[in-house]
Amino acid sequence: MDLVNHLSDRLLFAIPKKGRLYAKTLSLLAGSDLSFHRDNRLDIALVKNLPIALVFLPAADIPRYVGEGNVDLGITGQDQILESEMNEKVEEVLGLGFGDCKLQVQVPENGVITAVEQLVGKRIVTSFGVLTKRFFENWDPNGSTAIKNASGSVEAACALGLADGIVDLVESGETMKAAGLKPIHTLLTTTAVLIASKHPRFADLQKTIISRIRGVIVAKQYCLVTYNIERSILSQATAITPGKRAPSIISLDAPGWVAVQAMVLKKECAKKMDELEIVGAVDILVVGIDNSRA
Ligand SMILES: Nc1ncnc2c1ncn2[C@@H]1O[C@H](COP(=O)(O)OP(=O)(O)OP(=O)(O)O)[C@@H](O)[C@H]1O
Ligand SMILES: O=P(O)(O)OC[C@H]1O[C@H](OP(=O)(O)OP(=O)(O)O)[C@H](O)[C@@H]1O
Ligand SMILES: [Mg+2]
Repeated sequence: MDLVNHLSDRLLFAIPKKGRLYAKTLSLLAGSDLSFHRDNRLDIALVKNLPIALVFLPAADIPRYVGEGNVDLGITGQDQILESEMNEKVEEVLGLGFGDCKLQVQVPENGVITAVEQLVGKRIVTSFGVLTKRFFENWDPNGSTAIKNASGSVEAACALGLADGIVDLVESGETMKAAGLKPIHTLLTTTAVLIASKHPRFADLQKTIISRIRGVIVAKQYCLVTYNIERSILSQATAITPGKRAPSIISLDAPGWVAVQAMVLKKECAKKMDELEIVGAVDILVVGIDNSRA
């Protein structure tokens, strides 16, 4: 198929082509029923059931493509939006609940440097040159700190004798620890987001995609808790499970009893079940949610 001539009437959606955001983004697309076939090595794939084309790009380039209106929607990290100075030019539509990490100044664990001031006039390696330069301007108005860019494996720079400190992303801290580094300052915290061009070309379709993705995220974050309880102690139980909007309360065919249904954050589920049991709820069940709409 001649892909290029099939693009003009399609919403273009930029997807990270590799790295930490790739697998989770594909899972969001699958949950949103955006099915596609991607030919080996091709960075454009047509969605089969909607007029959308997926464009696979490095996460770092996605803010600029969206900000300049070359594509309509994109998924990337907030750090990349700031680094490419596109925060004014893109609309942050939705937090996606993954890609959470911090951008930190790191120095050798056993070295003499323990504070950012001591890095002034020294050598820093980073793949976040713009944010790092801006950060050091506050400490070093004369610009004596040498900031060098590297596109990956930044943690190796100190051990190789190329840097006195680095600025890089940290999630679990394992990479930092393995490289013998420690954090001395956090520049920012970041999460993956869905971003949109400020000049939408396919507003209705865009709304549909956003609504589907939001539904998948909510379904991933929540479960449905149901239980039976005597009406006289209902208020204690609904204080534990107030639901996302409000709990559903249904009369049971047993005098004085009601059944309750409420959405609960998955990470709080076990604790809520313990608390419900203590106040006297019985027949407590937890059901997974496949998909949802607000
Ligand atoms: N360890 C991590 N944990 C969570 N999110 C991360 C982590 N590393 C990076 N990210 C997020 O993912 C975005 C893309 O970074 P990533 O390093 O995965 O992409 P890449 O550099 O294109 O790929 P690769 O490093 O595999 O070449 C980052 O801007 C950040 O928002
Ligand atoms: O705190 P952690 O959980 O260890 O994660 C942090 C690491 O993840 C990213 O690296 P990535 O895997 O993208 O490799 P890269 O350094 O080659 O970009 C980031 O650049 C850190 O190196
Ligand atoms: Mg990387």
